[in-house]
Amino acid sequence: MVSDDAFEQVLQPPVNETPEQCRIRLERDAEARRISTEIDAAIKQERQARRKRRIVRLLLLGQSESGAQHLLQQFQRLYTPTAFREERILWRAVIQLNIIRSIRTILDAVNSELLRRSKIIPSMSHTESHSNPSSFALFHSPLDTIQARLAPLRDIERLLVAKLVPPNEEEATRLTAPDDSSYRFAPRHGYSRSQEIFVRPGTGWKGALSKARVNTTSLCGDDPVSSSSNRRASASDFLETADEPQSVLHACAQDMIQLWQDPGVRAILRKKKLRLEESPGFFLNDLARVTASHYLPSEDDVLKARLKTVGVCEYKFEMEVNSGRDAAHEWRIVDVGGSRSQVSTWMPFFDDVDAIIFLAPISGFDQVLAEDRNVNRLEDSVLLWKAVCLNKLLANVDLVLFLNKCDILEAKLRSGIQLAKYVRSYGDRENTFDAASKYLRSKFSAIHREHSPNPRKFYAFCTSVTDTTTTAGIIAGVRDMVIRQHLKQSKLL
Ligand SMILES: Nc1nc2c(ncn2[C@@H]2O[C@H](COP(=O)(O)OP(=O)(O)OP(=O)(O)O)[C@@H](O)[C@H]2O)c(=O)[nH]1
Ligand SMILES: [Mg+2]
Repeated sequence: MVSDDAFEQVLQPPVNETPEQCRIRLERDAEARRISTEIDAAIKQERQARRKRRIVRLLLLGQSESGAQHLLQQFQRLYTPTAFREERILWRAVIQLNIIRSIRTILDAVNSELLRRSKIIPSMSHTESHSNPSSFALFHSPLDTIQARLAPLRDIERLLVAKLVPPNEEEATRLTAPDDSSYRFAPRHGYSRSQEIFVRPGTGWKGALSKARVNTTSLCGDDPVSSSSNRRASASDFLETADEPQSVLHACAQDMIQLWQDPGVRAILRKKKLRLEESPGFFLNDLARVTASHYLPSEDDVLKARLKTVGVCEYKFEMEVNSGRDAAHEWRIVDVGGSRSQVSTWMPFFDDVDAIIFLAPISGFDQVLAEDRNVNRLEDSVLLWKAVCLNKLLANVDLVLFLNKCDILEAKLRSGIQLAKYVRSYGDRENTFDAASKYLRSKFSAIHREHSPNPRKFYAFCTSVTDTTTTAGIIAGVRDMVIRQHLKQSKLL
C-alpha cells in the first residue's frame, strides 16, 4: 500500500530542475488538471442524465456460488415475468449438462473406489459384498453394462459445451488457475479445473442457443437489455423439439436412476464425502421428469440450474410490472462474478452505483472454496465483506447484506454439525439456526460499523434466494429502499 508520504516524495520537483524543465512540468500539470476537470464534468453530466432517466444501478457482490445469479433470476421473475417464463427453454441445455456432470461425478467416484478395492485382498471385497447385496450386484457385470449404456452421455456433453460456448471463443481453452488470487483476465467461456461449465453472462449463450433452434430474431444477442425488449422466441416455439441431448438423456434415464438409487453407490459417495444433493445444479432426484422427451424446465428448475458466471455483466431490466409513479423504470444490475481470480476486476464497476447487495452464503462455515481448497468459505466471505466496507470508492454507497443460504445453514445445524467447531468464537451458544444467524449477523454488522469510512445506510437480511416466496418480499423491500435513496440523490445533484 502506498502511503501519502510516498506520494508526496514522488510529486516533489526534481532536485536539479532547470527553469525550462520547470516550465514544461508546470504546463504538463496544468494540462493534466484541465483534462481531469473535463472528465469529472462529463461524469457528472452522465450521472445527472442517468438519474433524470430514472435508471437505478445495483451491484451484486459476493464470493463464487454465493447466489448472485439466483438473486438476479428472482428479480427477473418478479419484474420481467414474461421474459423470465419465455427463457425457460434456454436453460434446458444447462440442466442437461448439470445432470451429465452429476452422473460423471458418480461414475468417477465408483470407478476409483473399485480400482482401490481391486488392489486389496479379495476376501475383503467379498465380505463387503455380502454385507451389501445391492452393491454386490452393481460392482460386477451390471456396472460395466450401465457404464457402456451411459457412454453416449460423453458425446452429448461435448455437444452441449459446444452449444453453450461458441466456437469462435478461442479463450475458452485458456484457464484461470483456481488458486491464483493475482489479477488475470478471466477467460470468456470455458471449463474451470473442476470442469464446471462457465460462460461470460450476456455474451450471447442464450442467443446462440436460440439461433441454433429457430430462425427468428436473436433472443438476447450480445446485450442482455434486449432480453426484455426484443421479439423473443417463446417457450412454445421449442416444445416440438426433443433435441438430441434430450433424446439421449431420455434413453439413459433408467440407467441413471438405477445408478443414483443404488445403496452401494450411495455408500461410496458418503465415504468420499461427495454430497451431490448439496451441490449446485442437482437434479438427480427428478430424473424421470427432467429427462422426459418434451421436458420444459419449470421456473423452479431454472432457479436450481447452475451456470457459473465468469466476468462482469450488466443486466438491464425494463420493468414489465408497474412499480409506482415515482419508481425508476430501468434497472441495471451488475453481476461481477465471484471467483477469487475475478475480485480485482470489480473496481471499475464501483463508480456511481445506487446500492450494493453483498451476498454472504453463511452455510459455508464447514466448506472450503472450490477454487482454493485451503480457504474456508465463511472466512473468505468475511474478508471480502471487510474489504467492501473499507473501500473508499464505495464509502457513500448504501450496503444491503444478504446472509444467504439460510435454508442450508438450518439443515446443517439440525443435522448436528456444530458451528462452534468451525467458528471458535461462537463458544457454547446454542447450535440452533436462530442463535447462529443472529450471531453471524452481529459479526457482519460489527465489521460494517468498524470499517466503513463514513456513516451510511446498512440493511441485513437472512435469505434463501432459491426460495421464491420469501425472496420476493425481501426484494420488494430492497427495491423500495433503493428507489427512495435514488430519488434523494437525484434531488441532491
Ligand atoms: N439451498 C440454497 N441454494 C442456493 C441458495 N442460493 C444459491 N444457491 C445455490 O448455489 C449455487 C450457486 O448459485 P449462483 O446463483 O449460481 O451463484 P453465483 O454467486 O452467481 O456464483 P458464480 O457465478 O460462481 O459467481 C446454485 O446451484 C444455487 O442453486 C440458497 O439460498 N439456498
Ligand atoms: Mg453467477
